[in-house]
Amino acid sequence: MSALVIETSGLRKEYTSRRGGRRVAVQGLDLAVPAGGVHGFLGPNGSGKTTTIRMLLGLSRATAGSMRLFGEEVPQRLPSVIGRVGAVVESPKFSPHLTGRQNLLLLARSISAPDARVDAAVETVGLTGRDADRYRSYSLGMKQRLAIAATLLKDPDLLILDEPTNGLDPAGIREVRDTIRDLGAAGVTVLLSSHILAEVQQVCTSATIIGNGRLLASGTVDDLLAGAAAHRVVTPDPVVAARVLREAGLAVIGPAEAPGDHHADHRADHPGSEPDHALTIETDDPARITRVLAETGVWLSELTPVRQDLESYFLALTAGDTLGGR
Ligand SMILES: Nc1ncnc2c1ncn2[C@@H]1O[C@H](COP(=O)(O)OP(=O)(O)OP(=O)(O)O)[C@@H](O)[C@H]1O
Repeated sequence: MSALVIETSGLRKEYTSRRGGRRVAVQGLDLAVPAGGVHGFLGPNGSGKTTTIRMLLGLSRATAGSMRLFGEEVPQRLPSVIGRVGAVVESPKFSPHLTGRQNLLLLARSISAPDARVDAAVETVGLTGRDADRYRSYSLGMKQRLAIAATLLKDPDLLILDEPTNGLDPAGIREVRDTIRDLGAAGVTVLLSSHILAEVQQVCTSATIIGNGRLLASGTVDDLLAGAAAHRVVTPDPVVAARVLREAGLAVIGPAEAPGDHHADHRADHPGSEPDHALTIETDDPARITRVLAETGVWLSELTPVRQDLESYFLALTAGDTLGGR
């Protein structure tokens, strides 16, 4: 069996409008989600997250490329793996007049799951004590947690959650986030799609960032953040400093961008563009900066780490994309 729970290769989706126009929603996406933990699937609105998830679940047909769940080719082998997958993609239909528990019991019986699983699911999502209340009295956060509980009835190994905190207030976001973190810690692999980076950074162990249907970055959150680490340097000779640092292979945001700097386009309007004598160097290794500059006889008057979070990294990566294609 593949160690990857979700794997896509060259995945592509084109939508064709009635008038014959084409919109490419996903283009050549290679996705690799390892087993265990919470994997963030991040991208701005309209970047192709829902489309990708719908293709994985057999709800939409890929135009090209291949997909595997638990090492099995889908959609061909979907019937043999779908029992291991729980998903909240659209708002599930619960009866407003029944209690949360009654709704879950109905669902459990429809899939021949034992009633005991309802208790376990209610407890996992933290609805114990509120499960005897009618669904219509639930807050949005509780409704979302009930939806997650419904997917747990079949005891899935993989849980796919599409923007589960959408529309929730901060308290609701926290409730759902805690539930997701607990599930990941309990050994379920969770694919969590979101455009709310700060939230994802707190729960995810690894993440894939997409923009315009394309892969932008992927890895553990720690690695992604290490890639986003930077240091700010103030020096009397920033032009020479920038040149030698670039020659040493470091990415420098500073005076006069070097042609071919792959982030240059993003930086023109980005607050990271540095005035006067300051440069920002994208590395988590300050010794490398001092060594390169000392060898050239350029002095530093200041060297400070710049704390970038996943949000800043994501914004820099997606800044060149057209946001909100809907
Ligand atoms: N049924 C459809 N027909 C035509 N275009 C579609 C359809 N569904 C999605 N799209 C387009 O495909 C692109 C990707 O949309 P998708 O919903 O997958 O993005 P998303 O990342 O999930 O966004 P959001 O965060 O807003 O849910 C968008 O440009 C969208 O307008």
